Amino acid sequence: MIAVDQIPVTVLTGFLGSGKTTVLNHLLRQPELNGVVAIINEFGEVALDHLLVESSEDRLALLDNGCICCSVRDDLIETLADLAGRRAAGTVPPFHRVLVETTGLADPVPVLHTLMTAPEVVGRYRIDGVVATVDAVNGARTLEAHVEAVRQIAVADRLLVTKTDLAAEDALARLDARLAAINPVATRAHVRNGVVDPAKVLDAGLFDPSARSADVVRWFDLASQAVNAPHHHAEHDCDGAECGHHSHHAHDAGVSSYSLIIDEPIQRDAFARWLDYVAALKGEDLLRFKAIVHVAEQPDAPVVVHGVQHVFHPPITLQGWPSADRRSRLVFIVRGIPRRIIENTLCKFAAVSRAAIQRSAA
Ligand SMILES: Nc1nc2c(ncn2[C@@H]2O[C@H](COP(=O)(O)OP(=O)(O)OP(=O)(O)O)[C@@H](O)[C@H]2O)c(=O)[nH]1
Repeated sequence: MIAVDQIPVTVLTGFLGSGKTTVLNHLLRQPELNGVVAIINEFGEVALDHLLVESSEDRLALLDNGCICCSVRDDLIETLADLAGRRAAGTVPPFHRVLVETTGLADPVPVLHTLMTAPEVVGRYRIDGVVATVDAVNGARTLEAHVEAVRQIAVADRLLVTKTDLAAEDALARLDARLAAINPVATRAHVRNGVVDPAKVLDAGLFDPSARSADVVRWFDLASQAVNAPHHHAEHDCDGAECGHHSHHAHDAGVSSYSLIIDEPIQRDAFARWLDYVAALKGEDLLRFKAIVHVAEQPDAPVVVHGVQHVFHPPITLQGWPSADRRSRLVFIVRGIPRRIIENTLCKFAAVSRAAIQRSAA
């Protein structure tokens, strides 16, 4: 029995750069999504995603201190409990659904397990479904290299194959077949630039892990053991090395994240040169790159740049700065590229002075 006042939670997952924020942005603009609160979990010292989601602040909550499936699990519970309390007290608008966007490296199984078992959450919320984005360009390669990507697909109710404008038809057909083999029960939709019918992603029905493949059931069992084990790593950077649950849901060893803040304008051509260099030489290990850049030639119109492995999407010029902070902020999720190397290349190719690079988060 579903209690009438249980708030449905839709979990939006998908590998790094696979298009989650783009889908979320589209969804939040649809009338069906009025009264929906989005919780965004970011991996990295400097949070950018919430600046890129075009929505009023009272519809967004940000979990930015680590990855939702490990160190910020308690933050998710707290945020949900707090939201439900404020909703009951009438101090926030009466939202009727929560959308949780996980980090690209999150293993969704512990997240779902938390939603299904945490006493502060159970009874107030119910999982409506899991939506996973899969990048039509990088998807196949990502599935080979990253177990999280396979898990995200395996537990999903809805698969959204994104960036279909960039993929050839035969490659798309092969990816579809691969996805159907991993998860035969999920519906699949092809999506361009995040445009998806809300009816295709919401109201997936009560989440029921027993309806999934045997593998998923096994992961749930492992996750529940992990969740019930003493949680001795309050915070870690999700590189798997210190994760007490390593064998169950650790992230790929060697994956790390860092951010740089650059407190001087960057010349447009020099930045483009640096991007070319990094994409060509380090693309394979640059799992995700996101930046908001203060370009010297257009100080009032910052440029947002996204990179996903070798693929750099065309830069987007914003109408204005999303906040008072006008410094360039660069977020890297990499496999084995030291921060020092990136700093050196920025000095050499992007003509950034070393003194202008700040390492710590603002
Ligand atoms: N051409 C094209 N680009 C897309 C499409 N969907 C997303 N992108 C681009 O892909 C890049 C990554 O998209 P995001 O929505 O930020 O991906 P994400 O999964 O939220 O990324 P993380 O939060 O870092 O994991 C951005 O530059 C998007 O503009 C699409 O359908 N077609």
